[in-house]
Amino acid sequence: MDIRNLDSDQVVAYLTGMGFELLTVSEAVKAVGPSIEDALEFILTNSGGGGNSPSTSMPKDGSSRITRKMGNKMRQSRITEHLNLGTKSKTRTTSSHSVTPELKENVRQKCHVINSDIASQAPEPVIMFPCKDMIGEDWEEKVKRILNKHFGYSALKSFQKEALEAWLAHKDCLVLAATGSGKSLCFQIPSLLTGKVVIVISPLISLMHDQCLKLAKHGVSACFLGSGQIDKSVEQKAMDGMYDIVYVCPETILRLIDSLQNLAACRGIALFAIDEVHCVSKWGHDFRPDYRRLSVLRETFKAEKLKFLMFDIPLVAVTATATFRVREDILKSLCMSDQTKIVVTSFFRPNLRFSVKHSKTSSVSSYKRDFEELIAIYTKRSTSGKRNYSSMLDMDDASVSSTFSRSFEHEESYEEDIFNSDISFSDDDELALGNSKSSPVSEPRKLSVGFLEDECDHQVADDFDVSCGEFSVQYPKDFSSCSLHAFPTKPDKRLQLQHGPVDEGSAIIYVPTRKETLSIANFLCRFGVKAAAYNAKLPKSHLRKVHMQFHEDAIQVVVATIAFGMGIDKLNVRRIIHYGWPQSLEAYYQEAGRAGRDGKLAECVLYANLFQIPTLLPSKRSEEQARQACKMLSDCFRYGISSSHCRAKMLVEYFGEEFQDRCLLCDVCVNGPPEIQNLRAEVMALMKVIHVHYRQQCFGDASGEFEQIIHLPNDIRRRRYVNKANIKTLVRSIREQYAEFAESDLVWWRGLSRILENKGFIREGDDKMYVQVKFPEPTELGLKLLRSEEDQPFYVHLEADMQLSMKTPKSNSSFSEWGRGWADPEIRRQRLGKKTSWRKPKQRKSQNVKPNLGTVRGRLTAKLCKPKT
Ligand SMILES: Nc1ncnc2c1ncn2[C@@H]1O[C@H](COP(=O)(O)OP(=O)(O)OP(=O)(O)O)[C@@H](O)[C@H]1O
Ligand SMILES: [Mg+2]
Repeated sequence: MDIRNLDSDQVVAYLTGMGFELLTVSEAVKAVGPSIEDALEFILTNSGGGGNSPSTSMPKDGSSRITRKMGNKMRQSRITEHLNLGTKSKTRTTSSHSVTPELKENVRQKCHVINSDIASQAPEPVIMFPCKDMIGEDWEEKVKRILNKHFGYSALKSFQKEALEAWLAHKDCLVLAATGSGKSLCFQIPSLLTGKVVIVISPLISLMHDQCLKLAKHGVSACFLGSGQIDKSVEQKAMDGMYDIVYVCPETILRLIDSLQNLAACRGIALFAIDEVHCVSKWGHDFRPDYRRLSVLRETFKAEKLKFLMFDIPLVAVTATATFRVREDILKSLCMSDQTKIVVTSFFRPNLRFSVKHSKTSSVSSYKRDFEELIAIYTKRSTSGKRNYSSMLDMDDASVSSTFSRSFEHEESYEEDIFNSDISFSDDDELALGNSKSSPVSEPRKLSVGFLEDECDHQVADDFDVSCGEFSVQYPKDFSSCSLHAFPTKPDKRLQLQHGPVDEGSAIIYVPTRKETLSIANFLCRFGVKAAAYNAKLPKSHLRKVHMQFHEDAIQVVVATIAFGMGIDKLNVRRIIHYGWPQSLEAYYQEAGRAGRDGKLAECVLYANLFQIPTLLPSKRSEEQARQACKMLSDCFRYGISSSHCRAKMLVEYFGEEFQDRCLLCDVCVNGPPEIQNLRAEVMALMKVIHVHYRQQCFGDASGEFEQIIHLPNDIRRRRYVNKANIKTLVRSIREQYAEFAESDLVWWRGLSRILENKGFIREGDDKMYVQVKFPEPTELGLKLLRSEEDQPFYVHLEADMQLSMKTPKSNSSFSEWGRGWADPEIRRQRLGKKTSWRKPKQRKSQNVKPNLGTVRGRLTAKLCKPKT
């Protein structure tokens, strides 16, 4: 950076980044203008070199030479604070210390003495962990001041207070709170309160990037480390204690354990935070095996192991999407202490309007129908000079192979690049693209179908590394833009907003595959929407820009895979569209949670093909994990096709919360459930057919009473399933046996079998796990139903797929009727007639083709086709 050519904001950012107080810096810049040198001169002259920041000390030598080195020196002084603190007194002082080169060297030496066998070499207990007594009983007042100064908020939320209290009592803490509720503050405040470093383990680079950017804006220095970090000096600086908050991906932190011990002994580590901690669990979504190895943190940073600690360094683990099973797994896998405080808040987001719509989501014709409204919203202001941004990728559905050849060397503007089809790869992109080291870096890489075709971003840890460098401190110009707009939580108030308009804001469209990010972004761009694709395989330079521009509202819509999911905190995201089935409700709720973080009304729409049972995206899974993944997908499918339960209620209850209320905003709450129907006849027909097939397979005898279920030995079970009757076979039997049901189709019966399974009348007969029952067999309860003689009504709400199937016109009345129809001479004549006309174009076509006279067939054809004279 050329420090001679900066504007006022940049000078303020630069100097606050060096550790000076914002107020002082602002006054200085106001007085002397946008010059670092002059501003520093002003500060030093006016403050007498004493410094006024509680967390930083000022150099007493009063040098006015501005160098980056000097910034480092001033940061280093914090390390000396801790060393002095330890060697002189056990009471924390806030006095400043000047940094001489000798002292700096001394610090470095001390830091490097401490290594893996730190426990044996460490000096006497030197650093006291700040607890309530040291920070003072008035810690809440102090936190309030910090909140106000850095973030512009007036008070902590109650769950944040609870989490901080646990930290002050040196306890581990697990925080389970809704998306957007403010979990990050639980681990950001400790650094600002103590002047020590907080280490945050985070799963996605997009998330680390997002948080670092925000912190920088709020005057907190932060950086992130990972394989994508281009500036290798950042890691050393972070380990030297130069940043308040350090974000690290789990893979990297395991490599840094020794350096972290040094850091804990020098500047001090206030807390280890594990963000999105559900990634620890095999039973959750986004499982990251390296998260499980984070138990090393709890095992290493213990007072009994590191002599210089008086207390264990606490661990705080946070997530918005963990079921009971996942919570237990987290506590166990991370070896969190028995005393761990668990803070749980409601998962309910009162301002999110959920809905589900049927769509094939597979082609441009679906895009046209489904995104019409979105396009209208985002282009309404620019319809006159409608700019065509269609260059994100110049391709249509069929040809995704257009290449990315233009180099970024001649960048004109950010905007051009983001929307431009020609994306080339810079050096740091090679890794993300899996490019071999041997390939020449200078040659622009072509992005081919091979890269894009149906790959998903599941469980690709390092792919998310998008280096964004360091984050210098900047203060927000207007705090009011960050304040939470209070959304009415009272039902009657929410009712008024049922049909309320949703502001323009910005949108994220989540798609299952990388290929779709490109095709949909391209589609939207063609209609003038400022849209961009985001997936782990795109060039890092492109991803960085998308991220920045999205936050600056220069991009209206990001079309992304899960690589742009967890934790992203942009206040005015008004629409989250899932285009295709998500893999789990956890993932769905997590991604939907990006919407409405300012508290205003926001829309979360799931477009999915309700006729088709979703399938798992390819990923490496053990058998056990595959079963779990299938169960999660099944829950997600059931959410989508449900027509009678409040969507928000379904979602929060999925996470184990008891929810008596209804959201009053979702499509089900607004439209109401469909009319209840008595399906006694259909239920009995299906149950009978299931029973007959079950008997047939078990005993080779279809007739017989509805006696007790016999629990067959495994070998018989296995043999039985050689000829197992799946739901398709059963439906064919129903159509053939019951004339009144000849019109119905598979989707409808599949829906009914799901309802019967939910009510416990049938169960899956196969050992495998399916998204919905595939080989149904009766349960004891089912047999009881069959035996019941009274004509009791069986009331049911038809689910969404069943309703759709009834609305869809059938091409032929039923399979059996189609078969029977051939016996009728009139029907036969009509059908054959149709077939003839269907063949006609082919015949016409052949007339234009000249027969090959070199073959017997050709000569014969020519003879036959010869016009008669
Ligand atoms: N005490 C508070 N008062 C007002 N606003 C707050 C407070 N704490 C946090 N916020 C705001 O809430 C928003 C969401 O914060 P944050 O990103 O920490 O959410 P989160 O709980 O981590 O969500 P996610 O689970 O999606 O990651 C932020 O914009 C933040 O500024
Ligand atoms: Mg978060």
